[in-house]
Amino acid sequence: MSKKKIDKEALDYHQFPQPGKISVEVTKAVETQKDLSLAYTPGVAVPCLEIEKDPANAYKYTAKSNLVAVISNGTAVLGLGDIGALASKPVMEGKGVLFKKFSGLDAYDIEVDTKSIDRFCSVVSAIAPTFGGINLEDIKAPECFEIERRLVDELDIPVMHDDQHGTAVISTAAILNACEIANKDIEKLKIVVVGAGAAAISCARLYREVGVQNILMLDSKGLIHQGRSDLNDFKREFATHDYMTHDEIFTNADVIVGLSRPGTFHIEDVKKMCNNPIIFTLANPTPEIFPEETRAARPDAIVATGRSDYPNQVNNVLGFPFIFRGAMDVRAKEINTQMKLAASKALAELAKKEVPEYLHNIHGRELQYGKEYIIPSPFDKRLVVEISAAVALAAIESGASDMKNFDLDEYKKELASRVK
Ligand SMILES: NC(=O)C1=CN([C@@H]2O[C@H](COP(=O)(O)OP(=O)(O)OC[C@H]3O[C@@H](n4cnc5c(N)ncnc54)[C@H](OP(=O)(O)O)[C@@H]3O)[C@@H](O)[C@H]2O)C=CC1
Ligand SMILES: CC(=O)C(=O)O
Ligand SMILES: [Mg+2]
Repeated sequence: MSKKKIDKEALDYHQFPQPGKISVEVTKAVETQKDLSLAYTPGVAVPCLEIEKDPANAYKYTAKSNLVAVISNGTAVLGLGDIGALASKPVMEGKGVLFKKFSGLDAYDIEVDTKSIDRFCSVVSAIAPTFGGINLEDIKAPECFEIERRLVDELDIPVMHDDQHGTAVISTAAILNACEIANKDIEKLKIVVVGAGAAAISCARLYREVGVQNILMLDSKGLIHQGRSDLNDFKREFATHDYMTHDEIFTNADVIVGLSRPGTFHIEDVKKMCNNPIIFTLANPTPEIFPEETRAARPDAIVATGRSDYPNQVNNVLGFPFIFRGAMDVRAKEINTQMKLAASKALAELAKKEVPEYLHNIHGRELQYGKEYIIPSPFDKRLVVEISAAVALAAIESGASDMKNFDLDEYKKELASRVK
């Protein structure tokens, strides 16, 4: 289909039959005068006073426990850059759709029109009582690191910047499986991360957690190395001791992870990689290099993108709905590294299980663990069961949640019943 036709289809999808992609539903009967007197005044005053007495009652009498805020200031929207808060709204509504569809969580999208860290944090912390969790989205680096740190410190509900940690969780799972398929040892990998922003820095941190030792990171000025005087503290964490030429960086690399924008590395770079390379071009909507070109140059490669229209969709949709579901269900106070690693491992393991029939049909091809299927499909109904349960358990074991009498098997049954 031509680009013009796809663009028109995308606009029509968003405009008709009503503008946007998400709406609010009423969950109680409001048909009679009696119903109204319970839903609204005078009945509504009773739960208000119960919550005033004990704030935990908000989880019992309001929608808080199942409600996530998807919040952006529009400064790094997909790979489109700083397009502003309002223009980010279709993406934020989209994240809300994915929360609801894949994990049953309700979501409000909130676009905050400010680039000031102080102002952004004060808006988010002021509205936080409404929500059981806060998913920060598409906020550029380095501001995103300070924003997330402050909000995590201040709030007692899970706060996670999806582009950082959702992406880290899912790309770590994809790397673990790609290495297994390509018979590569994680500890001996040479990984080139192209990009040094929100997603790249947090992904590289989680790769280290699973044993990766050799990471070279590039930003718009080239290799991050100690000889540079323009590095912030986050980039400095990944600075190599010595300068390397462009050729040296890519020669014999096992893995390239693109988290930047289109055209930041090239087919010539891919050609220099070692045998059976792993090439993830994750920029959205346009990848650094399209898979057709990558595969033509390197038929031995395992290739992934962030998009829904190619095999191996390495996209944080495989992470955030399920991470928040698990964290919120056990009232975790934070989303820590143990929870992220548990999510990554559960995601990686799920790809190895036999694939249900409905997924072959949705994708129009046979899905089987291997080069063309390194990570589960977003439509896999087992994701919510496996990942959310792993996250909830890790929250309890790591002390992020103090929930007592947690029954993992019962919880898994409940999760399965939530997503039809
Ligand atoms: N597939 C997925 O699930 C996800 C994909 N992404 C994609 O990752 C990309 C980055 O997102 P995010 O981290 O949030 O954005 P940021 O704005 O925080 O980071 C963008 C990074 O790209 C770097 N960059 C720009 N040009 C080049 C270049 N020529 N060579 C190397 N690096 C370059 C920037 O360098 P500098 O620091 O010098 O400005 C910056 O470090 C986007 O395309 C986004 O769509 C993000 C999250 C999830
Ligand atoms: C997928 C996503 O969150 C991004 O590209 O920003
Ligand atoms: Mg994003």
